[in-house]
This record gives sequence, C-alpha cells and structure tokens, in this order.
Amino acid sequence: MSLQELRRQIDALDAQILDLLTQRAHVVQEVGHSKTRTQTKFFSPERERQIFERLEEANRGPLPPTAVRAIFREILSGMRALEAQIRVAHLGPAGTFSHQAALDKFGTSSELKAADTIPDVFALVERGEADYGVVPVENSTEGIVPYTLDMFHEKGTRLKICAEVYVPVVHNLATHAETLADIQKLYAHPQAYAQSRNWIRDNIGTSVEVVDATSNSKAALLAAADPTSAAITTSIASELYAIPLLAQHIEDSPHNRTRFLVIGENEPQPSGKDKTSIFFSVQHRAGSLMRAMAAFDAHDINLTMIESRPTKQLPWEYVFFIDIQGHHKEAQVTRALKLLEEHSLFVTILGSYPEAN
Ligand SMILES: C=C(O[C@@H]1C=C(C(=O)O)C=C[C@H]1O)C(=O)O
Repeated sequence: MSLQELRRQIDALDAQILDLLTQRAHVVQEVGHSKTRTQTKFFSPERERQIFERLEEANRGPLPPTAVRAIFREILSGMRALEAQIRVAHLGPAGTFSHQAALDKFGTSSELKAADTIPDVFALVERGEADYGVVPVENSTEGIVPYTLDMFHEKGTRLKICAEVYVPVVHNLATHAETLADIQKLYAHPQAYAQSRNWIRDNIGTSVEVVDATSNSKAALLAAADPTSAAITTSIASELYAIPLLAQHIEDSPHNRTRFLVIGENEPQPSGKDKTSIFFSVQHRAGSLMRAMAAFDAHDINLTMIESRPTKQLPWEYVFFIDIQGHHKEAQVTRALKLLEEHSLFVTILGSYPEAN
C-alpha cells in the first residue's frame, strides 16, 4: 500500500477516535451532573484504578502498557476537567519529582499549584485553595520523609490519603555545553548528587566544582544561565528552562523510586485492590507492640510499610505508622483494626485508597 493510502487510513481512524472521545465526553458530563446532584467527589481514584487495570488486561500490543497508560492518563484528565476544574497543590518548585507525581496522577488538564513546603501543600488543601495535594512519603533508597508523616500525628491534619503514586527517580545531566569536558561547574541538589556520585566521578571527573542547589529545578535554572556549567535535573525541568539533556539516566541505582501520597477530603470506596494507612500508639510496656501487631497476623493482613516516629510529647515514646493491604470497609480489615484497637492507646485511620497500578 502506498504511503498516501496508509495516511488516508490513519486520518480516517483519527476521525473515529475523536468521534468516540466526543461520545465519551458526553457520558462523562452526565456523570458530572449526577455527581453534582449527589454531592459526590468528581475525582474517583478507585474507578480510575479499575479503568487502567481493565485496559492493561485488554491491551494486545503493539502499544506497550506504558504508552496506553500515558494516553489514557491524558484522556481521563481532559474528561475530569469537563466535570470540574481540579486544583492540585504539590511540593514545588515546578519541574521537581513532586510536580511529575502530580502530572502522573492528574494529567495536564488539571490546575497545578507549586507550594514551597510540605506543610504549605497541606495548608492549601485545608483552606480549600486546592482540591488535592501531592507530597512525597518515602524513597526506596533513602527511607521515609518525616515531614509528611509528622503532618498527620503532630499537626493533626483532617485530610485523608486518597491515592498514591510511584515515580522512578531518574537523574539527567542538563547543560548548554557541547561536551562533558567543557563542564566546569555542576549545580545539584545534595540528594541528587549523592544518588549520581559514581556517574559524575567516572564521566566528568573529580575536579568539577559542585554547587548545592535547593531543588533539581533550581539547579537547571542556574545552569541555563551559564554554558560552562551543568545541572543534575529532571526532564520536565530541562524542558521548562530550555536547557538540553547531554546525558540521561545518570542515577547510580536503576531501582530508585519515590512514593507520593495524594491528600484531600475524598474517601474512595473499595476498588478491589486497596491499601489502608493508619497510625497508632501502645502502652510503654513489655510486649505491648507485639500484642497489638498480632491483630494483622490473626486476620491474615499483609503489611507493606512500618515506621516509628517519636511522639515529641515524651522522650522515647513512639507512634507507629503502618500501611496494610485491603480497604477498611472490607470485613477482614475491619476485624483486624478492631483487634488492634483493643491492644492500642489509639488507632487513627489515615485513609483507604487504591493501590497504585
Ligand atoms: C466519569 C467519572 O469521573 C472521573 C472521570 C473518569 C473517566 O473519565 O472515566 C473516571 C473517574 C473520575 O475520576 C466517573 O467517576 O466515572
């Protein structure tokens, strides 16, 4: 078949796709009206999880699952915006991994707002200036982000966890320099530098002057102004500040990932594959933590995270943060949490939400 004929086929298929998307948009608008009547949240992470799972099962290729996901992420983003403009606060500045996490979850048709600190992200949502917030909670090599966990027990936010997102931590070298040998100065956030140290040593050498930057985005901004310098940064920041990537994937560990939480006033229904985050405290007595934790074993509940934090009220007293598999409305989880309560000083549920696909 000629190229012209093949392209005619593609044009016809595009017209059909657009027609189907228009039909889908009308149905979504109906859903939006029904949600307005019943005062239901417009963003439904449990429904979106099911959609992505179904698409992944149905996909027979040649499009890889990541491509199908990215396409539908934007479809859902555009559709959601027909129901309501969703405002999402994330830890800024623009171009950071938190920005990436917010885009991964909500797509480009949402209104993103960069906040300076983790408490500011919570405050924007609490004051109703954003509908959702996106904050980092743990990194696969560096461990938990204490500022986020402390917002729940110390600052007592009323917001709930309503979704989670994992973002691969990919570091890149952005510079206007033509070759690695032309780089005299390197701007980097200390964490990004620590995670790319070997690559820098092997490829740029040890004589380059390393200057601390407050974020991966700031590093790109600084390097964009000086062609003899480079930045360790994200691909969105390199686009944002129009500074090309000379090397990609310079991180020393290919498995490095950060988990982000979506916080808001939404309490998703069970999706079939959920997680529940809680925190609790036990009496300062021998065996009390073990007796409390036995509740999960008794009801066959799997834990995916456990972390202790000082109460900050009395020295050496702790609260425990735990993520379990299942939704708190599922009978088995309800029973386990009831048993846990019997052996704890208090138990607070931070939210049940769909597990990231
Ligand atoms: C249409 C809905 O609202 C939103 C948009 C969705 C979609 O486009 O399919 C799915 C979930 C919601 O976040 C819905 O809840 O079904």
